[in-house]
Amino acid sequence: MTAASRYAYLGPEGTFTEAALRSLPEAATRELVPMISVPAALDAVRSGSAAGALVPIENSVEGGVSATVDELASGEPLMIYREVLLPIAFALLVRPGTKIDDVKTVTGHPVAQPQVRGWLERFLPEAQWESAASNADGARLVQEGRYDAAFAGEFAAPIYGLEPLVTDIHDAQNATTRFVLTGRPARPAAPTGADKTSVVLWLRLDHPGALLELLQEFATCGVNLMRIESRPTGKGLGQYCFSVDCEGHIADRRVGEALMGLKRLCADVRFLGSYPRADQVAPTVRTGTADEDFLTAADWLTRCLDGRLGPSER
Ligand SMILES: O=C(O)C(=O)Cc1ccccc1
Repeated sequence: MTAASRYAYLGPEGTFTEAALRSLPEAATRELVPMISVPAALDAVRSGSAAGALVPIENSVEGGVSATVDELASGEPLMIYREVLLPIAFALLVRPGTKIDDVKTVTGHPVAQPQVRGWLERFLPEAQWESAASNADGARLVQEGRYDAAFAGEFAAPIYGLEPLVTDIHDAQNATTRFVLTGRPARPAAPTGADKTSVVLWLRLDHPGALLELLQEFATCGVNLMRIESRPTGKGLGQYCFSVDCEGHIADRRVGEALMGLKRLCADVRFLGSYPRADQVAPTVRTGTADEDFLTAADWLTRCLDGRLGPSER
């Protein structure tokens, strides 16, 4: 297979990320390549050895997956083309024969820990937690004998010769993780009517109200925010950027206008893409912020400038 038909993902085999990737119809015709970390998966796309990479970006319990949010904000630009939502329930995987009383050390991805913390406190209060590169990597480490148990998808058990000691572990009901399919920058897919746009914004933090001005651009244009997170840029204390998802497509006038406003105000803006919403929910467009409203207003301005206003408009 060629690089063009290859999709990288956060591996190794048996991660939730792989399950999310396999839920995409186009994955059936691709070579799926497991990578050891989120940066490695994204770098496979940057270097051209893969056409796309699926990585976790947001979790309903823990919030943003920092490795992904930060990687997309820095380095050679990438764009998001699809999102996938996956309900998450963990199984406690052990080597065959292990009993719950034998479990002294447990592992899993750092994002898994807050999702099972309550369960651990209740059933394994003495167990020591250490983080793994992914949930499936934790399972691999249990197979190697490095830990007694791993929190992972039940489907990872046969891959690593383990058995699920407990299944359906999740502190929060409806815990969901969001994954994004990234690729090299290109034209975004056409609007579907139920889209999301992602950007990273670097504010000029040299005056009061900078964050308010940012929010005002979205509010004035009638654009609903779906996620906003501040992340350190790594350049010094107090230096932050904002990772933002909003409803709508960059081709929707209200979103385009809001982004143009932000481009004027911010020190820098990185467009991460406009792509179909996995939940297919269409936004509610507030009165005065539909495409026709922006077009009518632009036409009115042109006619003002040209002295072509009709008698009823003066
Ligand atoms: O895909 C995995 O298995 C991961 O390790 C990332 C992750 C972590 C927690 C919930 C969902 C995905």
